[in-house]
Amino acid sequence: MQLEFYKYQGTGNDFVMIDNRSGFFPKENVQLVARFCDRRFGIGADGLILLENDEVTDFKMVYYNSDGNTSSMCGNGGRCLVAFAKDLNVIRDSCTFIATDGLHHASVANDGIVSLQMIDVTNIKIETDYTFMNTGSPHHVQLVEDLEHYNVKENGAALRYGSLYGAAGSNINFVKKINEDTFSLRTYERGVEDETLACGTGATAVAIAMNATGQTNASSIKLNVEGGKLAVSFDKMGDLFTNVFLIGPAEFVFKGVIEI
Ligand SMILES: N[C@H](CCC[C@H](N)C(=O)O)C(=O)O
Repeated sequence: MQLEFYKYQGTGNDFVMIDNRSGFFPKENVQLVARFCDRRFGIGADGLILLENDEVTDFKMVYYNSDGNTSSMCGNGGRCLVAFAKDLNVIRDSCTFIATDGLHHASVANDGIVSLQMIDVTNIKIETDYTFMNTGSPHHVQLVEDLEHYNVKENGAALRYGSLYGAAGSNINFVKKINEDTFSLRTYERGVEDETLACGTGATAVAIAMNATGQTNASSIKLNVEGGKLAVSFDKMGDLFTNVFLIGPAEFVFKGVIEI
Protein backbone atom coordinates (compact mmCIF):
# COMPACT_ATOMS: atom_id res chain seq x y z
CA MET A 1 0.00 0.00 0.00
CA GLN A 2 1.35 3.44 -0.97
CA LEU A 3 1.25 6.26 1.55
CA GLU A 4 1.51 9.93 0.51
CA PHE A 5 3.72 12.07 2.74
CA TYR A 6 4.98 15.66 2.81
CA LYS A 7 8.31 16.95 4.17
CA TYR A 8 8.40 20.34 5.97
CA GLN A 9 11.16 22.06 7.94
CA GLY A 10 11.17 24.91 10.44
CA THR A 11 14.68 26.44 10.83
CA GLY A 12 16.15 23.02 10.02
CA ASN A 13 13.98 21.00 12.45
CA ASP A 14 12.42 18.67 9.92
CA PHE A 15 9.28 16.56 9.90
CA VAL A 16 7.37 13.97 7.89
CA MET A 17 3.80 15.32 7.66
CA ILE A 18 0.86 13.01 6.97
CA ASP A 19 -2.77 14.00 6.28
CA ASN A 20 -4.49 11.46 8.51
CA ARG A 21 -7.99 12.99 8.42
CA SER A 22 -9.27 9.65 7.11
CA GLY A 23 -7.70 7.92 10.13
CA PHE A 24 -5.91 5.28 8.04
CA PHE A 25 -2.42 5.66 9.58
CA PRO A 26 -1.25 2.74 11.81
CA LYS A 27 -0.62 4.95 14.87
CA GLU A 28 0.65 2.18 17.16
CA ASN A 29 3.38 1.05 14.76
CA VAL A 30 6.51 2.46 16.46
CA GLN A 31 8.83 0.65 14.05
CA LEU A 32 7.08 2.15 10.99
CA VAL A 33 7.32 5.72 12.35
CA ALA A 34 11.00 5.22 13.28
CA ARG A 35 11.70 3.82 9.79
CA PHE A 36 9.98 6.81 8.11
CA CYS A 37 12.23 9.11 10.17
CA ASP A 38 15.42 7.11 9.45
CA ARG A 39 17.75 9.24 7.30
CA ARG A 40 19.09 6.21 5.36
CA PHE A 41 16.41 3.53 5.33
CA GLY A 42 13.46 5.92 5.23
CA ILE A 43 12.42 9.47 4.38
CA GLY A 44 14.50 11.11 7.13
CA ALA A 45 13.25 13.55 9.78
CA ASP A 46 13.51 14.66 13.41
CA GLY A 47 9.88 13.70 13.87
CA LEU A 48 6.57 12.67 12.24
CA ILE A 49 3.32 14.63 12.55
CA LEU A 50 -0.26 13.55 11.80
CA LEU A 51 -2.93 16.08 10.80
CA GLU A 52 -6.24 14.76 12.12
CA ASN A 53 -9.86 15.94 12.32
CA ASP A 54 -11.17 17.42 15.54
CA GLU A 55 -14.84 18.17 16.43
CA VAL A 56 -14.09 21.47 18.13
CA THR A 57 -10.94 22.96 16.61
CA ASP A 58 -9.61 23.25 13.04
CA PHE A 59 -7.49 20.07 13.45
CA LYS A 60 -5.62 17.82 15.87
CA MET A 61 -1.83 17.42 16.04
CA VAL A 62 -0.26 14.02 16.83
CA TYR A 63 3.53 14.20 17.27
CA TYR A 64 6.14 11.42 17.19
CA ASN A 65 9.86 11.79 17.86
CA SER A 66 12.19 10.08 15.37
CA ASP A 67 12.52 7.14 17.80
CA GLY A 68 8.95 6.28 16.78
CA ASN A 69 7.32 7.14 20.10
CA THR A 70 4.68 9.81 20.64
CA SER A 71 5.97 12.66 22.75
CA SER A 72 5.23 16.03 24.25
CA MET A 73 4.63 19.25 22.29
CA CYS A 74 6.81 20.19 19.33
CA GLY A 75 6.95 23.92 18.66
CA ASN A 76 8.63 23.86 15.25
CA GLY A 77 6.45 20.89 14.30
CA GLY A 78 3.36 22.83 15.33
CA ARG A 79 4.41 25.72 13.11
CA CYS A 80 5.06 23.32 10.19
CA LEU A 81 1.64 21.71 10.76
CA VAL A 82 -0.05 25.12 10.47
CA ALA A 83 1.78 25.74 7.16
CA PHE A 84 0.77 22.23 6.01
CA ALA A 85 -2.89 22.81 6.95
CA LYS A 86 -2.87 26.08 5.01
CA ASP A 87 -1.29 24.40 1.97
CA LEU A 88 -4.03 21.73 2.12
CA ASN A 89 -6.69 24.49 2.33
CA VAL A 90 -7.81 23.14 5.71
CA ILE A 91 -7.38 26.67 7.07
CA ARG A 92 -6.82 30.18 5.71
CA ASP A 93 -4.37 32.45 7.61
CA SER A 94 -5.25 31.65 11.23
CA CYS A 95 -6.39 28.62 13.19
CA THR A 96 -6.94 26.91 16.51
CA PHE A 97 -5.77 23.33 16.96
CA ILE A 98 -5.52 20.76 19.74
CA ALA A 99 -2.21 19.13 20.66
CA THR A 100 -0.97 16.98 23.53
CA ASP A 101 -0.48 20.08 25.74
CA GLY A 102 -3.85 21.63 24.93
CA LEU A 103 -5.17 24.35 22.63
CA HIS A 104 -2.97 26.42 20.34
CA HIS A 105 -3.80 29.52 18.27
CA ALA A 106 -1.62 30.29 15.25
CA SER A 107 -1.42 32.63 12.29
CA VAL A 108 0.45 32.71 8.97
CA ALA A 109 1.75 36.07 7.70
CA ASN A 110 1.97 37.03 4.02
CA ASP A 111 5.69 36.19 4.02
CA GLY A 112 4.94 32.69 5.32
CA ILE A 113 6.18 33.35 8.86
CA VAL A 114 4.12 31.30 11.32
CA SER A 115 3.34 32.62 14.81
CA LEU A 116 2.32 29.85 17.21
CA GLN A 117 0.93 30.53 20.67
CA MET A 118 2.59 28.25 23.21
CA ILE A 119 1.22 27.22 26.60
CA ASP A 120 1.58 29.58 29.57
CA VAL A 121 4.77 28.89 31.53
CA THR A 122 5.16 28.96 35.32
CA ASN A 123 6.89 26.85 38.00
CA ILE A 124 10.26 27.79 36.56
CA LYS A 125 13.12 26.14 38.50
CA ILE A 126 16.08 28.54 38.76
CA GLU A 127 19.35 26.98 39.97
CA THR A 128 22.84 28.47 40.10
CA ASP A 129 24.03 27.16 36.75
CA TYR A 130 20.82 26.14 34.96
CA THR A 131 17.08 26.77 34.64
CA PHE A 132 14.35 24.16 34.07
CA MET A 133 10.79 24.58 32.80
CA ASN A 134 8.07 22.97 30.68
CA THR A 135 7.07 24.87 27.53
CA GLY A 136 5.00 21.97 26.24
CA SER A 137 8.12 19.81 26.50
CA PRO A 138 10.64 19.69 29.39
CA HIS A 139 13.71 21.90 28.90
CA HIS A 140 17.01 22.36 30.75
CA VAL A 141 18.66 25.71 29.90
CA GLN A 142 22.35 26.39 30.61
CA LEU A 143 24.70 29.21 29.57
CA VAL A 144 28.07 27.99 28.25
CA GLU A 145 31.31 29.79 27.33
CA ASP A 146 32.26 28.58 23.87
CA LEU A 147 28.93 27.51 22.33
CA GLU A 148 30.20 26.96 18.80
CA HIS A 149 32.79 24.40 19.93
CA TYR A 150 30.73 22.89 22.74
CA ASN A 151 30.16 19.12 22.59
CA VAL A 152 26.36 19.30 22.58
CA LYS A 153 25.75 15.60 21.93
CA GLU A 154 28.05 14.29 24.66
CA ASN A 155 27.18 16.88 27.31
CA GLY A 156 23.51 16.91 26.32
CA ALA A 157 23.19 13.12 26.58
CA ALA A 158 24.93 13.12 29.98
CA LEU A 159 22.35 15.54 31.38
CA ARG A 160 19.38 13.96 29.54
CA TYR A 161 20.17 10.46 30.89
CA GLY A 162 21.66 11.62 34.20
CA SER A 163 20.10 11.49 37.67
CA LEU A 164 18.74 15.06 37.41
CA TYR A 165 15.86 14.13 35.04
CA GLY A 166 15.22 10.47 35.85
CA ALA A 167 13.48 8.09 33.46
CA ALA A 168 11.52 10.82 31.62
CA GLY A 169 14.67 12.81 30.83
CA SER A 170 14.61 16.32 29.37
CA ASN A 171 15.64 18.30 26.32
CA ILE A 172 18.92 20.15 26.96
CA ASN A 173 19.67 23.67 25.67
CA PHE A 174 23.10 25.33 25.72
CA VAL A 175 23.05 29.11 25.36
CA LYS A 176 25.31 32.09 24.59
CA LYS A 177 24.24 35.72 25.05
CA ILE A 178 24.80 37.83 21.91
CA ASN A 179 23.32 41.15 23.06
CA GLU A 180 20.48 42.55 25.19
CA ASP A 181 17.69 40.83 23.23
CA THR A 182 19.52 38.14 21.23
CA PHE A 183 20.79 34.69 22.25
CA SER A 184 22.29 31.75 20.36
CA LEU A 185 21.33 28.21 21.39
CA ARG A 186 22.09 24.62 20.50
CA THR A 187 19.76 21.83 21.63
CA TYR A 188 20.13 18.14 22.44
CA GLU A 189 16.65 16.73 21.79
CA ARG A 190 15.09 13.93 23.83
CA GLY A 191 13.62 11.28 21.56
CA VAL A 192 15.94 12.23 18.72
CA GLU A 193 18.88 11.57 21.01
CA ASP A 194 21.08 13.99 19.11
CA GLU A 195 21.52 17.70 18.47
CA THR A 196 18.85 19.09 16.15
CA LEU A 197 19.27 22.25 14.05
CA ALA A 198 16.47 23.91 16.01
CA CYS A 199 14.00 23.17 18.78
CA GLY A 200 10.93 25.38 19.08
CA THR A 201 9.92 24.55 22.64
CA GLY A 202 13.62 24.86 23.45
CA ALA A 203 13.93 28.33 21.93
CA THR A 204 10.83 29.29 23.91
CA ALA A 205 12.41 27.96 27.12
CA VAL A 206 15.66 29.83 26.46
CA ALA A 207 13.89 33.15 25.88
CA ILE A 208 11.85 32.79 29.07
CA ALA A 209 14.84 31.56 31.11
CA MET A 210 17.00 34.49 30.00
CA ASN A 211 14.30 36.92 31.15
CA ALA A 212 13.52 35.04 34.35
CA THR A 213 17.20 35.01 35.38
CA GLY A 214 17.80 38.66 34.53
CA GLN A 215 20.04 38.09 31.49
CA THR A 216 17.60 40.33 29.60
CA ASN A 217 14.64 42.58 30.38
CA ALA A 218 13.28 42.14 26.85
CA SER A 219 9.93 40.40 26.30
CA SER A 220 10.54 40.00 22.58
CA ILE A 221 13.71 37.96 22.08
CA LYS A 222 15.67 36.82 19.03
CA LEU A 223 17.07 33.28 19.00
CA ASN A 224 19.86 32.22 16.63
CA VAL A 225 19.64 28.47 16.07
CA GLU A 226 21.86 26.27 13.89
CA GLY A 227 19.17 26.13 11.21
CA GLY A 228 18.12 29.79 11.14
CA LYS A 229 16.42 32.42 13.25
CA LEU A 230 13.41 32.27 15.58
CA ALA A 231 11.74 34.86 17.78
CA VAL A 232 9.82 34.45 21.03
CA SER A 233 7.57 37.05 22.64
CA PHE A 234 5.63 36.94 25.89
CA ASP A 235 3.93 38.92 28.65
CA LYS A 236 5.39 38.44 32.15
CA MET A 237 3.11 38.68 35.20
CA GLY A 238 5.17 37.86 38.30
CA ASP A 239 6.43 34.34 37.74
CA LEU A 240 3.78 33.62 35.07
CA PHE A 241 4.70 33.92 31.40
CA THR A 242 1.62 34.22 29.19
CA ASN A 243 0.73 35.19 25.60
CA VAL A 244 3.87 33.25 24.65
CA PHE A 245 4.47 33.16 20.88
CA LEU A 246 7.06 31.21 18.88
CA ILE A 247 7.64 32.94 15.53
CA GLY A 248 9.56 31.79 12.47
CA PRO A 249 9.57 30.18 9.01
CA ALA A 250 7.96 26.81 8.24
CA GLU A 251 8.57 25.55 4.72
CA PHE A 252 7.44 22.78 2.39
CA VAL A 253 10.44 20.80 1.07
CA PHE A 254 8.98 17.95 -1.02
CA LYS A 255 6.14 15.40 -1.21
CA GLY A 256 6.28 11.75 -2.10
CA VAL A 257 4.89 8.28 -1.68
CA ILE A 258 6.31 5.42 0.34
CA GLU A 259 5.32 1.75 0.54
CA ILE A 260 3.87 0.55 3.86
N1 LIG B 1 11.92 16.08 21.35
C1 LIG B 1 10.96 16.81 22.16
C2 LIG B 1 9.67 17.11 21.37
C3 LIG B 1 9.96 17.94 20.13
C4 LIG B 1 10.52 19.27 20.51
C5 LIG B 1 11.11 20.10 19.37
N2 LIG B 1 11.27 19.45 18.09
C6 LIG B 1 10.36 21.40 19.22
O1 LIG B 1 10.40 22.02 18.15
O2 LIG B 1 9.73 21.84 20.23
C7 LIG B 1 10.59 15.97 23.38
O3 LIG B 1 10.45 14.76 23.25
O4 LIG B 1 10.42 16.56 24.45
